[in-house]
Amino acid sequence: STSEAFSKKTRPVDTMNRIGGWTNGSVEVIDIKGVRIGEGRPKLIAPTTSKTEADLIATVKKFADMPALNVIEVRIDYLGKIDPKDYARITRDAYAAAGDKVVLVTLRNGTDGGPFIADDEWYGCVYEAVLTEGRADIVDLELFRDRAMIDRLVKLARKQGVKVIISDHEFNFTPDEDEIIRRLMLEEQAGADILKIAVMAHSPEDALAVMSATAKMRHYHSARPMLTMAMGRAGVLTRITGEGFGSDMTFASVGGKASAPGQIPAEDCLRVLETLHKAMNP
Ligand SMILES: O=C1C[C@@](O)(C(=O)O)C[C@@H](O)[C@@H]1O
Repeated sequence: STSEAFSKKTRPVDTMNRIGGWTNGSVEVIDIKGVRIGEGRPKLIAPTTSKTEADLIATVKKFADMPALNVIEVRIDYLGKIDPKDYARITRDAYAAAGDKVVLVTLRNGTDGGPFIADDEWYGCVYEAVLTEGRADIVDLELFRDRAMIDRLVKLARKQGVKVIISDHEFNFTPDEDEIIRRLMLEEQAGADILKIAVMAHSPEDALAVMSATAKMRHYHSARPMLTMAMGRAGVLTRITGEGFGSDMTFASVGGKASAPGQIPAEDCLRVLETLHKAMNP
């Protein structure tokens, strides 16, 4: 193993170099409406899967009344391909319906789990409309998009006081640990306030790769809050172990309506998160 005196380079992972006790590396906590992302137990996000405007608003109202939830992800892509200005208007109504919950607005591409392909130009127009005429506390922007467009949206979000998740998804497989770390670091370089990756796990080793990459990010590479998970049956464990490994938020389902495979029902998920939180903070 190496010693603490080992210069300031990225160090090999060993127990000698770890910060004492169970403490992870420091996190720059993000406080939105009193929800402190990066502190305490992972915060629970419930995604909408509504295909109509009326159902979306009713769903957001229902989520707003659920004490288990901290964040509502308004998945505007499920509404189908509509005018960017209509998305913006709907996010305003959804925001008003969300009460004191934090609102995350996401347009997910067809390659990454969304219902249709959104090309870069149109994607840029949608988020520009949402950020100027709509309403959100956080937006989710995809990493592997036209860089100039993403830069523009990150700057616009900053100007509007909206936080940015930069995300990446692999729906077929889990990249190896180094590649997961590389992508999370690219997200930080692109200006993300919160770093996110969701990958499909097919084995316990896949889930371990996600958790290990997350822990190494927190120990050695980044102080930004993170949102990492593996999808599917083999990935379920990654959705509850965030407090130990460094994932600060987690997606859970409500009423059996999941936006990705492996999401745990919100109340069940909260019970596990609170049990782990108590045991880790005696
Ligand atoms: O990208 C993500 C993560 C997710 O795919 C999951 O695995 O929980 C769920 C989506 O709603 C969200 O936008």
